[in-house]
Amino acid sequence: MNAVRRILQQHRPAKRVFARLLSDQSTCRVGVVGVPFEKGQRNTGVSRGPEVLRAAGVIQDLSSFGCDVKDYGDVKYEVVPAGKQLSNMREYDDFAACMEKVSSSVKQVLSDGRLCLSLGGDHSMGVGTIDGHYQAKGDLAVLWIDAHADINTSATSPTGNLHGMPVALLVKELADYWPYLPNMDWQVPMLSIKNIAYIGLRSVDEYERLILEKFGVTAYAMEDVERLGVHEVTQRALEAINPNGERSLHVSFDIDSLDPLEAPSTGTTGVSQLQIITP
Ligand SMILES: NC(=[NH2+])NCCC[C@H](N)C(=O)O
Ligand SMILES: [Mn+2]
Repeated sequence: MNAVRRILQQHRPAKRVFARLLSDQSTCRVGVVGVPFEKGQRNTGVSRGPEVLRAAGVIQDLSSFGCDVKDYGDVKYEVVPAGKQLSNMREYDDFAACMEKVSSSVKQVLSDGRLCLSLGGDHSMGVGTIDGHYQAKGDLAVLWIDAHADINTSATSPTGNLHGMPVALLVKELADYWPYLPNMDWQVPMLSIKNIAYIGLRSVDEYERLILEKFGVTAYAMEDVERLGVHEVTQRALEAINPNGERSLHVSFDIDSLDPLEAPSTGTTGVSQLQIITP
């Protein structure tokens, strides 16, 4: 745990940014949900994310910014076997069971009148967090900050890893491209692909690129962030997906969007990625 503390020491600037943002809200009420899930990809240790972030003081930090924080604990699930092998979707049974619980926990937090901070885990958790958010708030705008588009279907995925598929499961425009998914009847794709903006893309698969082009998805790659700056890119992204500010905003942040110098322990590192800059 000392290593985690050391890394956070180095990241005081990031904490200052959060503190400034949150102090603007006089009543900042937050609910924290842990999603210790790792079966959307192949590395072990990923599911320790919530435990490590809690041990590093995420709850205390939010409280010290003046937020009223309630920890809803970690999501637990029981597997109900689908009874058939789903092609090119590894660990499907665990995924379906876990995401149903994530969705209901996120919905609960939001219904309690709190902002929801969900800690992972792997990025397949976006299926649960966005579904729950949608159920509580209706029409959403999604900022997906990630080196990857995570918009493969089981037919296009080069790996069969579910962490590369969450966006394709969530958007209604791709609903017809999936087979019937047992134990996922609770999840109806409701999000419009037009209301998603990507920031930080660096590694997009061939078919993912086709999908992004076909639907004209708002996407800013790392080169755009380098050229325009992160403020301008974020502004443009929000204008595209939430021009009147009336949609509830969901931010899904994948740590592999950060430069490995900032976050070396992700499964999918690359060069030239987002950096934390002292404000
Ligand atoms: N959330 C992530 N790290 N996703 C990486 C996905 C990599 C690749 N596109 C795949 O489908 O497997
Ligand atoms: Mn991702």
